[in-house]
Amino acid sequence: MVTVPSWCTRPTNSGSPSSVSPPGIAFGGTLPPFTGTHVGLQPQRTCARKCNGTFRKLKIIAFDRFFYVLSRTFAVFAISTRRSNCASFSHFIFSSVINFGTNNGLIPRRVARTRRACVRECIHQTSAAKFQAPLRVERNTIPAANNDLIAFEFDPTRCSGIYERNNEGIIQQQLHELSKLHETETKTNTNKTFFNVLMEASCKKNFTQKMILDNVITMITLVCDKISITTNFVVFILANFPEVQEKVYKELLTIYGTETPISAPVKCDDLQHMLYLDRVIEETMRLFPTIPVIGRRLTEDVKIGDSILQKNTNIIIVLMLMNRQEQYWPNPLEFDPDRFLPERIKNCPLNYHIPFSDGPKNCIGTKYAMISMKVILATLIRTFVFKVDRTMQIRNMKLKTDVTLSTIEPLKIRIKKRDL
Ligand code: HEM
Repeated sequence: MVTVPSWCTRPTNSGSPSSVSPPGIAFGGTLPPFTGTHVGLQPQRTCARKCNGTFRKLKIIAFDRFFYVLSRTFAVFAISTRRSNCASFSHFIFSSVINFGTNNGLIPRRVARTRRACVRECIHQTSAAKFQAPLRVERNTIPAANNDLIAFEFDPTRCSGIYERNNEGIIQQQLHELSKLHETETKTNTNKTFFNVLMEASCKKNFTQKMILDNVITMITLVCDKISITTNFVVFILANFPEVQEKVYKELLTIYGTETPISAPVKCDDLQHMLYLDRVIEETMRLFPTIPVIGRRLTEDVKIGDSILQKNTNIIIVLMLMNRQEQYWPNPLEFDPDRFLPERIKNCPLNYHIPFSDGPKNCIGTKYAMISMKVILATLIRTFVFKVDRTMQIRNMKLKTDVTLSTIEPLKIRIKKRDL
């Protein structure tokens, strides 16, 4: 037995959602030895300083005054629906989304600054109750999607003067720049992009400018990065667990023999034979859910164990914690792709592995994402061998949750070309 390093123990000062351990989660204490395919890692304990502050506030509020449930069976954070709480919560989400876009260079800093100001102003002036829709469990404000965040940011009836003054100009300017891009692209490239299709719809006058903007922002905030984040984690896992990598490679050998990715690139029909690779991706998303938390507002009371979450409560479903619950996943920190074998998974309760979320607001890109990841990974694994870099081992990895999952230190591996 080895003792868990200090950073693994239950944090006392972090305010991020997944740093609070519900009873039953193996924080602290001892873990079995790191042998075989054992993943010696724990949920993160830090997140951006701003978010920390907000969540610490929420935690105190939650413990002291309001309804708060961390269920043993379902990792749900219930936050009071009181306006003050919603405001700080929403603020965290908006800040994260905006920071996320800005840090990636997707949203120019100037625009992000104005949006942040608008968001803050809106939060003070509106109550989160306005975002309700008649769904049993509706999407809240995580992650940003074409409804809540975008409606909130761009619906003038809910916004303040500052919004009207600044954002209209930004919208117009962005659309102008995008339409110039569209003209150049359609001249130089016959393949249509998503944006080209939107612009064509707008030219036919059945798509308003606001709809285009909403779609573009939805795509920017929800699509970018997730495939690469997940693929990165898979590659890192393969480097750390050579036996898993070898098994994936052998599966690919049965499909392609000694053909190279250049002479025999991955075809659509091949994907159905990559069953082990499928399981490796699923298992990676279990331990490292690219979107670690999902937000919802309850539109009716929900009973969890002995507690009742009241209608209108904002909840955060922490996939990161759900995915590491001993009662669902025996030896939760063990990397075992075969948990997803049909005969083993068939007895498990429905919806307890939902990396793409579930219900009416789940991810629309699930199939596309899985296809892309399999094509990318199959090509990489046939071309390279991934090896662990001694300076960045999996047991030392520290995770950071924001809108998406990342690591505090960049993931490092060594790559060697295969002898084909
Ligand atoms: C590994 C890759 C991906 C993961 C793990 C992932 C996961 C998710 C999750 C957890 C949600 C939130 C749903 C909710 O709040 O219940 C979501 C929403 C969404 N995703 Fe993905 N996603 C991935 C890739 C993609 C791709 C490639 C696309 C587009 C082609 C996409 C488009 C969307 C859209 C549009 C939504 C919002 C759906 C709505 O509001 O109705 N995602 N995704």
